[in-house]
Amino acid sequence: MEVIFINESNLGYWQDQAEENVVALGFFDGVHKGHMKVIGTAREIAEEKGVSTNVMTFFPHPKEVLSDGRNKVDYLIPLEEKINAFEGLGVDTVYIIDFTRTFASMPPEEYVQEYLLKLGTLHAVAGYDFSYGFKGAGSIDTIFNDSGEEITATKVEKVEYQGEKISSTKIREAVAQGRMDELTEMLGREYRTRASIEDGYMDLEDYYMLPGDGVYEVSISLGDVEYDSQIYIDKGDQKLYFTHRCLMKKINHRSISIDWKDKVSSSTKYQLVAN
Ligand SMILES: Cc1cc2nc3c(=O)[nH]c(=O)nc-3n(C[C@H](O)[C@H](O)[C@H](O)COP(=O)(O)O)c2cc1C
Ligand SMILES: Nc1ncnc2c1ncn2[C@@H]1O[C@H](COP(=O)(O)OP(=O)(O)OP(=O)(O)O)[C@@H](O)[C@H]1O
Repeated sequence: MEVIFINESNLGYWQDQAEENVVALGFFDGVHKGHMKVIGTAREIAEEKGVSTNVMTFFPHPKEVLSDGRNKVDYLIPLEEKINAFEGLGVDTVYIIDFTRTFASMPPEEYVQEYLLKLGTLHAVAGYDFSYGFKGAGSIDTIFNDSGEEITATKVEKVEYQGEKISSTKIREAVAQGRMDELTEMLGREYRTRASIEDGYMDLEDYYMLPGDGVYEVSISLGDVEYDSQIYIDKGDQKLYFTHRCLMKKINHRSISIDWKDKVSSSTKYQLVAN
């Protein structure tokens, strides 16, 4: 899979290199079940047409850029993990657009001409609520017209969980409230974060969310080895406790992956059993 970072200055170069493609459009934080449907649909259509499957995403998050950094987005996963997830879904090329104020103020037609048509897009796929162009004026229904009737489009209908749209926003709420069952259902997998451990303190890597206070059943991976454990989070305290003391020695000063399985207690006064 090829990963291409696009900004105003290199756009022309990448337009010259572009090959025919079907593109999936969106920010895709967390790569949840709704996102997988969008990318899966793009892939099916690309295979039928015998062209490549592309994803076009943006960085940083539009909300962060358009508020001049005042609205901080609690990213679920960093860009590298998003890219890994795209690769797992069989994507051939990922375009990451440098989302700036100048880019945001582009008229919808110009975006479709410069960033889709001239980058080889034959067909675009996005969800029913995707928007593009200044003030988000364009939608999946306007791509055909904005492209001078060159690019056809598929609108993916709402993927729901318990009667509501699965969204990155709802998933962030579930992480904050430690609703792990719901989180796993909406993501289509357990939520995984990376962290480094220093003498009882857990330093979550950037662009991950720490679940809300409580005690969690987790699986910790260190290289290829996995350990079941529990993590106690008290944000006030910022300290990390494991049920397995021997584990603490193994992972001290190391970078680990944590799969968040279940919340076993909300109480921060929970007594952990060390063994
Ligand atoms: C060319 C372009 C211009 C945009 N301009 C704005 C804007 O003026 N205001 C805004 O809130 N979002 C703007 N956006 C962001 C989109 O509304 C949307 O958040 C983004 O395309 C990601 O789609 P998704 O949130 O459905 O994944 C723009 C997006 C594109 C591609
Ligand atoms: N539940 C869903 N069903 C169908 N399409 C979806 C769903 N969620 C997102 N999409 C589509 O996936 C792409 C990426 O969406 P986006 O990154 O805005 O996700 P989101 O979960 O809606 O995020 P947010 O909560 O920030 O709005 C867009 O094309 C969007 O329309």
